Amino acid sequence: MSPWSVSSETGVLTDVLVCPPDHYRWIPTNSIVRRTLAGAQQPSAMALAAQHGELVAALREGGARVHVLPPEPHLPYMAYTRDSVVVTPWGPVLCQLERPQRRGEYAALIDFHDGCFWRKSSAGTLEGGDIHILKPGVACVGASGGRTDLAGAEQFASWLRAEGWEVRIESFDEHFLHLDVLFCLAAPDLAVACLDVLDPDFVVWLTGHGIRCIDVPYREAMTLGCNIIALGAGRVVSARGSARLNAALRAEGLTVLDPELSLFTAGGGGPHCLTCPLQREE
Ligand SMILES: NC(=O)NCCC[C@H](N)C(=O)O
Repeated sequence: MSPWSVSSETGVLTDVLVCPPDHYRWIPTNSIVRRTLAGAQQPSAMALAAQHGELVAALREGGARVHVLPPEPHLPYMAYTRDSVVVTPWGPVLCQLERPQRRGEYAALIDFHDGCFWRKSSAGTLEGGDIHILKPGVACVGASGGRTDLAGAEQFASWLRAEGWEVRIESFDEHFLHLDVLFCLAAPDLAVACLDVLDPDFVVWLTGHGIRCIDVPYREAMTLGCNIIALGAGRVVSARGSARLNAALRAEGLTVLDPELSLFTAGGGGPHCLTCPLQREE
């Protein structure tokens, strides 16, 4: 049996999985990184390691034990540990990544989890960046068709629904890559969300679940403003580049740890994408 279980996006984070960016480089897999590649040279290994080190320091400062996945040379995006496995209250679910350049990431995750998965995605495609285990009993899954498709989202939703959970499947344009580019929770009753883009019905649904939103404009969402990770107990990790949002989060009374992550946000992933929560206390 797996030792890991996560029942919300906002319980106190005690264990988290990261992967050092030793082989990280930008490859043209999404609209954000394609824009980056048009105007910049590849980042240096030293600069990447320094930024990732700031993220790990913030997670440790927040009290989380940081587990490290060994990076593989042929998998440049392994650093985005959010996408290949999502941990549920019943244990880890192995996802089915859509991009050929990322599919091999499953192998190291099978080793890390000793083959102990609650479920394994086998219909369509499913990526962890589209999955939000909002709170015990309620989840939502983004299905843009670009990364997670309807078949993958429906299969995952069916497993949770069989346990009595409410699961909303949310469609959005694949330009935005993952749902966590448009929406993440900061606290049990507070989200950061790109209201320019999200379906108003989704926001109404969140309100019905007692969650209100801090608005993140389109331009800030495309620099991964929404892509924060809650550490629980009123603390969040949000990239230093999101200065306006970080001030808004602090004005809400939250403690914001803000590592510099510009080289990773330019690749299409911020603190939420770079972390896979293994255990949270409810
Ligand atoms: N959850 C996420 O939004 N993950 C970011 C993945 C970025 C990576 N460059 C990719 O295109 O797959």
